Amino acid sequence: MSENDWRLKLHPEIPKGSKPVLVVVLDGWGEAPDGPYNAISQANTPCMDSLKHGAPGRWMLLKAHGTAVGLPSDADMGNSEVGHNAMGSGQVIDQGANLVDHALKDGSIFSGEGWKYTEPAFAEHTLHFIGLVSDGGVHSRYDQLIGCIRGACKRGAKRIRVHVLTDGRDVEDGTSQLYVTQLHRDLQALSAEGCDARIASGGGRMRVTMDRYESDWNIVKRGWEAHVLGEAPHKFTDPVDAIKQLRAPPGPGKMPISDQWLDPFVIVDGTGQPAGTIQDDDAVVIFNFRADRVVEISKAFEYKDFTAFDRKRWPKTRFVGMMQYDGELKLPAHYLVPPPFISRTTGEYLAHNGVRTYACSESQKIGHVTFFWNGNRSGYFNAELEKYEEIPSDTGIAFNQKPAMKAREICEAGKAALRSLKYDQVRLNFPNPDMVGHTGDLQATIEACTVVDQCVKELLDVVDEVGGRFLVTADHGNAEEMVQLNKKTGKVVMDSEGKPIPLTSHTLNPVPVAIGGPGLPASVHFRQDLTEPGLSSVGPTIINLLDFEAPPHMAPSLFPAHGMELPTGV
Ligand SMILES: O=C(O)[C@H](O)COP(=O)(O)O
Ligand SMILES: [Mn+2]
Ligand SMILES: [Mn+2]
Repeated sequence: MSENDWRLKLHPEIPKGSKPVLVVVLDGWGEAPDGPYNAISQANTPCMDSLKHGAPGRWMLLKAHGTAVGLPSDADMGNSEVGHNAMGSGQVIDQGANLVDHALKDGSIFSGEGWKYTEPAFAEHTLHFIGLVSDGGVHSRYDQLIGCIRGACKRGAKRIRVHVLTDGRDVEDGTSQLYVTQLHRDLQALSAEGCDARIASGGGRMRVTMDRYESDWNIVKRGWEAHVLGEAPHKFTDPVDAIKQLRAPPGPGKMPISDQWLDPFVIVDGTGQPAGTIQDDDAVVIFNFRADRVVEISKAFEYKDFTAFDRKRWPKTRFVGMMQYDGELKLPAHYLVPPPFISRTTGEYLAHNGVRTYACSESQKIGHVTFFWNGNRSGYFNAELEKYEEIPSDTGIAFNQKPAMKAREICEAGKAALRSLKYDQVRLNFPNPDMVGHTGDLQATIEACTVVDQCVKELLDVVDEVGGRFLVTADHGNAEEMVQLNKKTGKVVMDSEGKPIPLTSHTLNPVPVAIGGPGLPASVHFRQDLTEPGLSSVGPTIINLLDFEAPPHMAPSLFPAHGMELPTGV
């Protein structure tokens, strides 16, 4: 595209503001009826309440799950990757889960370059699978794993080893035993047919392998030691037994250890030999389709010069990802399914139009407002116009221990960026409702939502002070539904002791979006004619708030289309 093709037209109805636009993503802040297990309605949230009730026509709900964000079906909850992709690109893109489904269905996964790259290992070496074993559909799916394993056996793989990362975050806590039992059985059945397939190592996703954005490399180191070197503090001969024992409550009256936080373990034979370390010439498949939590382990396998931790041994493997996780870094070089092609995003357009952007979050979510926002692309579009700032997250703790996380620091950084008048767009992500929501701890999540509301208030005060505009929204639900609800009756699901079962995952709920600020003419309201608008409408709306008309390939803006009458006093 030539520079001219990137040129955005000035919006005819929204007057040129040339004042900063604040964009806030409240990670995991969904909308659900008030109730005792809705951490948002239980929290003290005067600011978000005033956006909802105080400015009619400037607050609405957006669909943040399922087909509205490119997932296979409306039974799929939203997540950060697809949510930020949709908002930042202004488009609905067929996402990884969908693309892998198609590739398995039509068999193209087995004829692609990535698969062929693994095949020379099949006859005499081991084929390893590493990834998240659950049906969450956020990072991976069990049926896709088993589809690949069966496909490998059919195509001559003689020895398969699976390194399991247990979930309890995208699915109910406690289900890891079910998934591992299922996998163990499925692998036994394949072994009986002559394909020697076994579980070799594993651990909980928050302790082993699946770190993100380099928040804590120790997590990846533990995984490397267990999967590659066969070293872990716990050794078991039976994988189901491993899960049972690692989940055992640490003392009388204590809760079981969550699936997310299980220690690393290695499966050994009767003589203590690991069931499957990773050796030269083995093939290794990471079966997660989502990028953020497998970029680091991919680097450990792929990069010759690697200093994040001492690998002790670096086997020369045939390494492939389910997808290419970072198009910019070409990481990994080999992959089974081409990733979603996300182009012509808001970030790229705005950079071509001279818009200066500041984006900030803490480590846990910094890639969400940069990498995912920009269509899974690392780095700047234009380093002179953009600044991405990361506040280091705490490491080694579950965030219910510190529900405020780094919200205050993100808030201060955002306020300073607005006041500096050096940026046209100040984009922030507050991780709290999501990260604390994932722990299933209701009280801590209420606290998290209260803190975040205070931060939004302070930021909006600064928008007032500088005469700017704002858009506040969220990427998917989480904190608004903290216990499991019966899908048919909507009633709270109780455990055998009559206690509500916590919900640690995201939800299917819509999310709010609100606009305002003194820089926005009083006549500007959301249009009312869109049926079920989704998160992809956020991108073009931000482009409008920055004075431009959005390009036509994007979803409809939430503002009335050009020439349409602006609703007044809705
Ligand atoms: O990776 C995670 O933490 C969860 O699987 C999904 O959470 P996120 O989509 O909000 O990051
Ligand atoms: Mn999120
Ligand atoms: Mn989440």
